[in-house]
Amino acid sequence: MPYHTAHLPPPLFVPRMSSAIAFIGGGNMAASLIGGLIAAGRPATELRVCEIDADRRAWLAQTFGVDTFEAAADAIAGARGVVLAVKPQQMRSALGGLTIAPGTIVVSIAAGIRLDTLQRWLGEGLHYVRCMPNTPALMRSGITGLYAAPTTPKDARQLAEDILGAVGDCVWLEDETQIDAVTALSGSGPAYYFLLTEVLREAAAALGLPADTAKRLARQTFIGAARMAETGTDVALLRAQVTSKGGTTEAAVQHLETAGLRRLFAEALAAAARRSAELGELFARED
Ligand SMILES: NC(=O)C1=CN([C@@H]2O[C@H](COP(=O)(O)OP(=O)(O)OC[C@H]3O[C@@H](n4cnc5c(N)ncnc54)[C@H](OP(=O)(O)O)[C@@H]3O)[C@@H](O)[C@H]2O)C=CC1
Ligand SMILES: O=C(O)[C@@H]1CCC=N1
Repeated sequence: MPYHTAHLPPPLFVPRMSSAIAFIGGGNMAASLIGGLIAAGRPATELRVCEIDADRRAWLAQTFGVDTFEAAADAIAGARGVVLAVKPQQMRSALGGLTIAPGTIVVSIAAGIRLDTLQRWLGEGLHYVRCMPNTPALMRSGITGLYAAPTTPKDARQLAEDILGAVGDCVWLEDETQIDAVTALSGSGPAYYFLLTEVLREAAAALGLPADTAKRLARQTFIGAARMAETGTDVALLRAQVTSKGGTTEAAVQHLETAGLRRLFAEALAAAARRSAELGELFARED
């Protein structure tokens, strides 16, 4: 023992805190997160997945080299973080009878399940973070709204941000109810974009373009426009740059404005946000 430490008692054995992250549910969103975490440098040996479907378990193990489990209790044993990634309607049964060790960080990506409901199902003594990612997470181009109660420790917030940040941007919310609006905008948003692409290609085919040509033009137009928006230039300015006075774009945009496009989207987002809140109420009433 070196002279200057000889007078100190032998160091206490402090078990190294596990850095394992367990996923409950190994579907599309979980696979995006696992892929992102591994690409960000997290060893696959630190990731485990509980997945009900045997074929899917085999695919996850083969694709990512992660350990997979049929029983949630086996997947979460000793894990520092548990990511809840089953469908909201599957959550209650996926968590049924599960005991998660106190101090574990629970990151839920489920739509519509409130933190008070999770706490009622899983108990106190855990650190909860509720997140709403989106499917572009698969391309590491996602964006996630996150919420945690003010008392949630910094390391719990950090772990949630490490997990969701591996697949895109993160935005912290001040109030849990804001998750409903985030779900309506960015959670469901990719579907609006895909729908618009479908609508445009159908409209162009009706104007006489061959279906394949219309498909290609519609898809690439949105990809190119998204790349322009990615520069940070305000989309209203980008739109103005396409819109020549007395030209074709103006004719189309004026029609959309008069026909109530803005109202339609306001109503659509309100419907999605309302559904998110309704799900929250429904699950809050489940035993
Ligand atoms: N898809 C989206 O756009 C977004 C989804 N979310 C949220 O992410 C969560 C996951 O969604 P997503 O990945 O699309 O769903 P998936 O259906 O792709 O993934 C869920 C997986 O969990 C499996 N599973 C079901 N029950 C259990 C169980 N008891 N134990 C272990 N595994 C189980 C499912 O198997 P099986 O298929 O056999 O049931 C499935 O493989 C949802 O809560 C959703 O609200 C959040 C943001 C965006
Ligand atoms: O449609 C849903 O309920 C989920 C949540 C956001 C995107 N998909």
